[in-house]
Amino acid sequence: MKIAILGSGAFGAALAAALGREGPVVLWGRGQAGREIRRLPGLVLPETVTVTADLAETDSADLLLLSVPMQALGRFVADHGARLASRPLVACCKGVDLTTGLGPVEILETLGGPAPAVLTGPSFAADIAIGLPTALTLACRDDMLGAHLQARLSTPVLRLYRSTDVMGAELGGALKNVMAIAAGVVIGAGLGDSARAALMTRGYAEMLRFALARSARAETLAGLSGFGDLVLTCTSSQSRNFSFGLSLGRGESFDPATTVEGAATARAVARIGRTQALDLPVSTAVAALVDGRITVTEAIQSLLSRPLKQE
Ligand SMILES: NC(=O)C1=CN([C@@H]2O[C@H](COP(=O)(O)OP(=O)(O)OC[C@H]3O[C@@H](n4cnc5c(N)ncnc54)[C@H](OP(=O)(O)O)[C@@H]3O)[C@@H](O)[C@H]2O)C=CC1
Ligand SMILES: O=C(CO)COP(=O)(O)O
Repeated sequence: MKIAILGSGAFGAALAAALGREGPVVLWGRGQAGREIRRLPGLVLPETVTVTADLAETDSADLLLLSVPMQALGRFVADHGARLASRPLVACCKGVDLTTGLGPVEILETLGGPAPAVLTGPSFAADIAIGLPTALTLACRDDMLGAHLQARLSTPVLRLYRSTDVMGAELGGALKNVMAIAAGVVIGAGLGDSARAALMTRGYAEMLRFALARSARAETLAGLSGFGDLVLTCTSSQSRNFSFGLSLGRGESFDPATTVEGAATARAVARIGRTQALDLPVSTAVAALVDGRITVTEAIQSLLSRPLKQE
């Protein structure tokens, strides 16, 4: 039985490399020509990985991993839902859909098939691709299916921890990208490591506030998909979200073709925060900054001038 991965960007290809070391995998990408992975140059995929631009070649798989960017997932599911619906689906994207305010699992749930799962947590594609040890969260509301997926997708170096808290796992991965942009701005603007630690800590409090308002569990946010990924993404220049923030903070341009999930997610989260009267100062500042409504100086000022409060 085969696994198919839909989306041959950096993460989809890295997962294909990792899972392909254990068995057959089909990697589908739109416009994918040959075995060269444009978003992960130099990656040599195992021979067990079939690379294709023909979605029909994924029909023989009994498990589908969706690794297209978050803002493309809704359209992708609308276009190809009939082909996907009957098989277990694992979302491998991080974010909140700007149009609907939904997370990846809620979008996949509209297909009405087996309970969809989300695979998320601290993991750079480049690390997974070369087989470095990585630990991730696999969250599925159906724990029996979750246990099956956990066993199926774990490898000797890819350790999956299981959860039924889909909302918590999704939101940890979505919100940490917003905080990573903010952390990048802090460093890019020369505010220093102490300010970044403060931003990460208060950013985590904001992640928790938002997630608890959506019935997530606090311990999920404290795990790999929340705290773990926040630490990774806010402290490494390998992160695209952090690098984007760094450019904003330095007043430099950034390649618009780069996937920066935190930008749209900040907008979506800030909008939800407004309608639900949630206090989300960092997400609101990041949303305003990426929209060009405020400057870096104004964003920093908006956070530093807030009333003093209890921790
Ligand atoms: N890279 C990483 O280290 C990690 C990424 N993730 C998550 O994985 C998800 C995918 O990111 P990643 O692989 O890094 O992104 P990349 O930018 O590397 O690749 C995105 C891929 O998606 C394709 N794509 C874009 N829009 C569509 C569409 N409408 N239909 C089909 N394919 C589409 C792109 O094709 P094209 O090139 O033609 O535009 C490209 O192949 C994100 O949510 C990200 O947060 C999670 C963990 C780690
Ligand atoms: O999600 C990631 C690491 O866990 C990848 O982060 P970036 O999308 O910021 O590169």
